Amino acid sequence: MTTASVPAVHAAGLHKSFGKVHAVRGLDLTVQPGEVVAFLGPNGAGKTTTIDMILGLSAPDQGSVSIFGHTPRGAIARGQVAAVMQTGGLLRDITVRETVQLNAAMFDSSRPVDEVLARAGILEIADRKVEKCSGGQQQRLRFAMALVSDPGLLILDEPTTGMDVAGRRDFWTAIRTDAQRGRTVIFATHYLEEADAYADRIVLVRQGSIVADGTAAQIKNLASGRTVKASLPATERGLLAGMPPVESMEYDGGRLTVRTGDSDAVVRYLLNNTGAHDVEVAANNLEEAFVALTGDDAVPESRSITLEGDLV
Ligand SMILES: Nc1ncnc2c1ncn2[C@@H]1O[C@H](COP(=O)(O)OP(=O)(O)OP(=O)(O)O)[C@@H](O)[C@H]1O
Repeated sequence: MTTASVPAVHAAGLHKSFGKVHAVRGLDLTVQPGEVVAFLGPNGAGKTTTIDMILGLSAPDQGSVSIFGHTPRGAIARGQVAAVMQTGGLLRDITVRETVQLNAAMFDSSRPVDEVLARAGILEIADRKVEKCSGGQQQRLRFAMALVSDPGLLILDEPTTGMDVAGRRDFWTAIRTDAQRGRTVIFATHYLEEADAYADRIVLVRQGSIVADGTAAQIKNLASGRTVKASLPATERGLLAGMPPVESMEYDGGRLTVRTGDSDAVVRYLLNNTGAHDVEVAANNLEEAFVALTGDDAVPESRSITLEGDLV
């Protein structure tokens, strides 16, 4: 495995357009060796386009990528980077072990095939034909193929799409166990839960740019936010103009409801500056926040500004 002290990935000023679609807009990303980084974002955010540029599968219109100090192609030729994509790359008529043996033959030096099969959790089905493997088993096989060159950097593009809950959990346990040995992992996902459970760091991408970059806990807090409720005399509604910035505010029947990423500031303002009473603070529903951050609908502009301000 590579132990270089240079960054595993250094991407600077990446831009990529497809006709009128500006898919990636000035993206900068540095990943240190040993980090497990989730690339999280809604459909069309630019995750796959960025990963393709990191892997050298497509050239940026502007900007540059280096992997362990080499060009993407140079790093691939040295066996320093490997990828697990969503589909493709498997021959149906050969066995699991034969698939990995074929892949190993492409490299000057490779890990022992059975060791790699065991690491991916598929040694017991080594003699099974690929066409008889379930979707989850086929993804583990792609994982095993990626491990054969013992790459310092592993890139996974939405590798668990279509897997059931148990399959996803098993797959990520295998990846995480492997990452603990020092491998750098970058994975693209739509799922906040996956990023939360398996990444040291989450890079949130929206419309081709990074809008937040932090630990899972930081992103989760931002995404979750808080709801503050308080009783407030109608005569004091004008005082709400001085409230710190919030995501939304409603007033109905003498009761105020505020959604905010900084509930402390809101409560402090209400208690110090108004006659608010019966104050309650509750965590927002994580799933609701997750949909707002990563769902198909456009994320409200105010939320993305909050994220940029707080984390990037
Ligand atoms: N080869 C292509 N030709 C034209 N447009 C493309 C091409 N590849 C990507 N795009 C467009 O670029 C934008 C970013 O796409 P990309 O696949 O990188 O997003 P993504 O974040 O990986 O999305 P998803 O989560 O849906 O896979 C989208 O608007 C997409 O339609």
